[in-house]
Amino acid sequence: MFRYTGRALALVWATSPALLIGLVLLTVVSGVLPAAIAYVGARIVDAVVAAIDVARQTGHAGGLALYRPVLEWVAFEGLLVAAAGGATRMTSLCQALLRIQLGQRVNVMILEKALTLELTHFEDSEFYDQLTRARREASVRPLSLIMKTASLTQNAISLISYGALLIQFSPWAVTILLLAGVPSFIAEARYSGQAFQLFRWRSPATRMQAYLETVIAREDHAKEVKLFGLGPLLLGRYQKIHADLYGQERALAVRRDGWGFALGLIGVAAYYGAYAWVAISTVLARITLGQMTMYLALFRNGQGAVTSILTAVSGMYEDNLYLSTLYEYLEAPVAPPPGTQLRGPKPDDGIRFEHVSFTYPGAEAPALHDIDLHIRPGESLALVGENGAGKTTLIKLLTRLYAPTRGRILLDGLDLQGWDEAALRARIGVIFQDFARYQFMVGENIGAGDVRDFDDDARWREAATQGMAAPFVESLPKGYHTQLGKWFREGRELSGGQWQKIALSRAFMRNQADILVLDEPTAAMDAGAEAEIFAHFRTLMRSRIAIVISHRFSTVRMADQIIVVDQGRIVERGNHDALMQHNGIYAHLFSLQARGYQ
Ligand SMILES: Nc1ncnc2c1ncn2[C@@H]1O[C@H](COP(=O)(O)OP(=O)(O)OP(=O)(O)O)[C@@H](O)[C@H]1O
Repeated sequence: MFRYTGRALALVWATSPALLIGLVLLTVVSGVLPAAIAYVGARIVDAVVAAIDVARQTGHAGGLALYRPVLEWVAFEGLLVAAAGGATRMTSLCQALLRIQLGQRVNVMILEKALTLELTHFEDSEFYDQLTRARREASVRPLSLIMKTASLTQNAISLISYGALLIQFSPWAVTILLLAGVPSFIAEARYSGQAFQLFRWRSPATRMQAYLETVIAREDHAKEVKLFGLGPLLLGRYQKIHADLYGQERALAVRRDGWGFALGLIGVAAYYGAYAWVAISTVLARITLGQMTMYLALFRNGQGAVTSILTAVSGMYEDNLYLSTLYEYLEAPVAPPPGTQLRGPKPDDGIRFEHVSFTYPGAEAPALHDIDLHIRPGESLALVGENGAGKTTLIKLLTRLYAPTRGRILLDGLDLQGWDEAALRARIGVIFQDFARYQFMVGENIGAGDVRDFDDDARWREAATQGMAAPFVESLPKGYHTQLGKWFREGRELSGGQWQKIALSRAFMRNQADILVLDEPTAAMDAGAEAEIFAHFRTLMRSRIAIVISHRFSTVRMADQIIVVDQGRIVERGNHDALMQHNGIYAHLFSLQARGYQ
């Protein structure tokens, strides 16, 4: 129950010490006030009874002096009640402010962790569940845990002060008060555990539901969902998941509340038993009428406090379970950043693959097999092969998104693993075929290629010119400041080819990079644009390394070195003329495409 309380407390303290101190003080004040109010209530009744006696004896001749003690106590109770009300309000104010700050802080922690993760984490469904669980629930749990700890403390203080007053009546009364709530507490704790298990278990299903929501309700899927009439089918799936989950949730809720009610009756019975006892004691004149009012109030409040304590405790238990998912995620091991070297021993060596093999995590067959390759600065390389041959995988290895399962890749004579992360990233500019389409401004979409110049207007323009995006961008209503995508106000949508030109410009933002990798950069471009891009590309890449993956042989043939990949192996290599002469796969595919154009 207290496992994560310390950490949650540290987190809240780090978020706002002032608010936390405020909460603690308010907790103590709110804890003591109810008993004080009950005590003053008793003094009011006793003062009234005394005043009645005096009035009887003096024939109502006392005047203001007769009422004075009563009025003073009443005013005092009024003040205490006002103070209690103020304390409640201030608590909820502190709580609201902390909730906002803490929610943000935890979300930032979750996102910061996400930035340190590797690509493999994102492709691992179990890890994804963990991330989703942490995101869904954990951001509200630390505060909830603190508030419950506060409520626990406050009610414990109240209970102790009630006990101190009640013990004058009978120690047994205190015992009854404390024990009456225990059965419902045990039930509550048990069901909190089960609710958490259910939450954990249904993670994949809830994730599927969230995904279906995205598919049904987001613009990028809307076109297909409409045209293929997928809507009802997807909605049906969505509802089926709900129906499957609902059965379990209902069963748990029914059991939880059923037992809660049944065991709660024990508390009610104890309260009314004590009520009768106190009443009889008053009739027998063992206690005054004022004391009776106080003891009854103490019992009623005391029972409320016991219930609140038990709720807080089982809630804390539940919060701890949920926080465990947050810390499980935050503490998920990430590989330490591999290298620290800023340059290699042979700056003119370029890129070398030495017997590189790679199998995706969880996959059985290797995606790449015994790849040997050397690309020198100033050279261009084209990768050709059918779908799924392993071309993109080769690029993912080169960019160190994955590490080879066997063999090694060298840049400037230094193993990629030895390179400092930032130094390596700065050397390589890459655009994948599934490049991201950010719902930002056009300029920022280009600027994303180089964070240092993310906002630099002049650099955007330069890159856009090289990527052939400049003419159409400049014709947009707000030029480089036009918002893209439909999520935000005045967002414009671009055509497939225009997006590709943006992506290409993004790659050109890396003007310091001496390796440029383009994975099917021109597939969506018109033929004129493609020819121009490559003419341009060649002059630009004179002393650098250019790697292009393309299914268009008009592009491929311009490369100095062409590699044909088949089922993860290099099966042919050479320049266009050599490969044509060799009359193998390349020559076959080339002639096939050329014939199509005749
Ligand atoms: N993230 C991944 N996890 C597991 N397997 C993958 C992953 N990405 C690709 N694969 C598999 O690895 C193989 C090579 O894929 P790759 O994307 O490298 O092909 P490609 O040659 O680029 O194909 P295309 O021409 O269709 O783009 C395929 O069999 C594919 O199913």
